[in-house]
Amino acid sequence: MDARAAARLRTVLGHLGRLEPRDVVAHPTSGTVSPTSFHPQQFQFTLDNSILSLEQRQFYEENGYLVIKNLVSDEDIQRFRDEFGKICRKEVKLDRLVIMKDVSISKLQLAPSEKVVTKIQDFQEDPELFRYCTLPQILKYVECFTGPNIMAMHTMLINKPPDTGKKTSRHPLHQDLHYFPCGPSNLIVCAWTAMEHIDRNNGCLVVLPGTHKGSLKPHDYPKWEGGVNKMYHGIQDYDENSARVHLVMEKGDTVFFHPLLIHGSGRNKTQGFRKVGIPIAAPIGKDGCVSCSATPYGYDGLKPKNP
Ligand SMILES: CCCCCC(=O)SCCNC(=O)CCNC(=O)[C@H](O)C(C)(C)COP(=O)(O)OP(=O)(O)OC[C@H]1O[C@@H](n2cnc3c(N)ncnc32)[C@H](O)[C@@H]1OP(=O)(O)O
Ligand SMILES: Nc1ncnc2c1ncn2[C@@H]1O[C@H](COP(=O)(O)OP(=O)(O)OP(=O)(O)O)[C@@H](O)[C@H]1O
Ligand SMILES: O=C(O)CCC(=O)C(=O)O
Ligand SMILES: [Fe+2]
Ligand SMILES: [Mg+2]
Repeated sequence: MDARAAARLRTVLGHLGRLEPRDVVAHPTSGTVSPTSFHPQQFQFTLDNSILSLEQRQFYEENGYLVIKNLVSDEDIQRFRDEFGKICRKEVKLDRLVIMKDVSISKLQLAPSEKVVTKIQDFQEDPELFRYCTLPQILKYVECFTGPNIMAMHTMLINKPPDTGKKTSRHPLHQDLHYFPCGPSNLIVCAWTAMEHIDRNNGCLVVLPGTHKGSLKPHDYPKWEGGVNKMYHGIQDYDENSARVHLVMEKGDTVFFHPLLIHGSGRNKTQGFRKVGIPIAAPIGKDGCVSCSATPYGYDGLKPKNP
């Protein structure tokens, strides 16, 4: 692991359970406000622009997520898959990339292949994969939450492996804001693109609608038997009776969600490796993230800054 990845892990561990969200809900005036699409109602979690319909805005405001169907083409997804394969086989090497293996196989000496890599993080130095963060159709929606000056503060490609029977392929219920001391949270959004059909069999995203209106909860390792992956923290005291929604997605569908939305994913009961691509985006200020002094999360501005 490189120094930057180590610093990030230290930051996360240092903040474990102590982080409070900085919910400064001062929305900048941003985007083009077209008279025909202006929604004169008070919105807290979406910005005024002409992209989202009133129904879409109201859905995100209420639930904290929004699924947009068929946003990324099969051709682009194939290119991302091919590049991911090269990284796994070590045909492409990236200095800052974090490579994660499932805890159930992490101590086995296995030949490099897609079957041993559970996730890559921080792929922003790979031009082919970073293209995902720059796709106009992704940025178009990201801008509805972040405003026009956008940066990717984190990038991931998850390759959820077939569960070995120990349930280690689960991702416990968590809030992404736990992983970065950053805000204002309402201007941050995660984009999660299904790279194939995903349902409960291969471990779809599970969300607790409306939880983005709450605060950042204490996270810690789940008390599960059989093994828990390093850094896969979960919320300890969520309401077990709260409604969980399993998001069934087709290849190319993308869900945008708020960093306080409680979400996770179940185990992969198939023999395939379930793939998704994720950038987490925030507005970019003059020196990086608008309010986060810890700039290691900040990468290139994805769009030219407004003067
Ligand atoms: C930001 C949005 C939300 C994000 C939400 C998330 O993604 S949550 C997850 C966030 N994840 C991260 O930040 C990345 C976490 N992963 C990593 O940093 C890394 O993959 C790693 C530290 C686990 C391993 O990196 P290394 O390059 O050091 O790999 P190495 O193979 O030498 O392993 C070092 C030691 O860690 C163990 N190890 C490896 N993978 C492991 C795993 N999944 N769970 C537990 N332990 C693991 C190994 O057995 C070994 O133990 P011994 O020392 O006993 O031999
Ligand atoms: N008993 C539990 N306690 C805490 N978290 C759970 C529990 N069961 C599931 N989860 C979490 O809820 C999310 C979704 O779980 P889900 O029930 O969809 O999958 P699963 O339990 O792995 O598989 P299955 O589809 O067989 O129920 C995951 O984040 C999982 O880690
Ligand atoms: O796709 C998944 O398994 C969930 C990933 C996730 O929520 C995360 O990495 O923060
Ligand atoms: Fe997450
Ligand atoms: Mg279950």
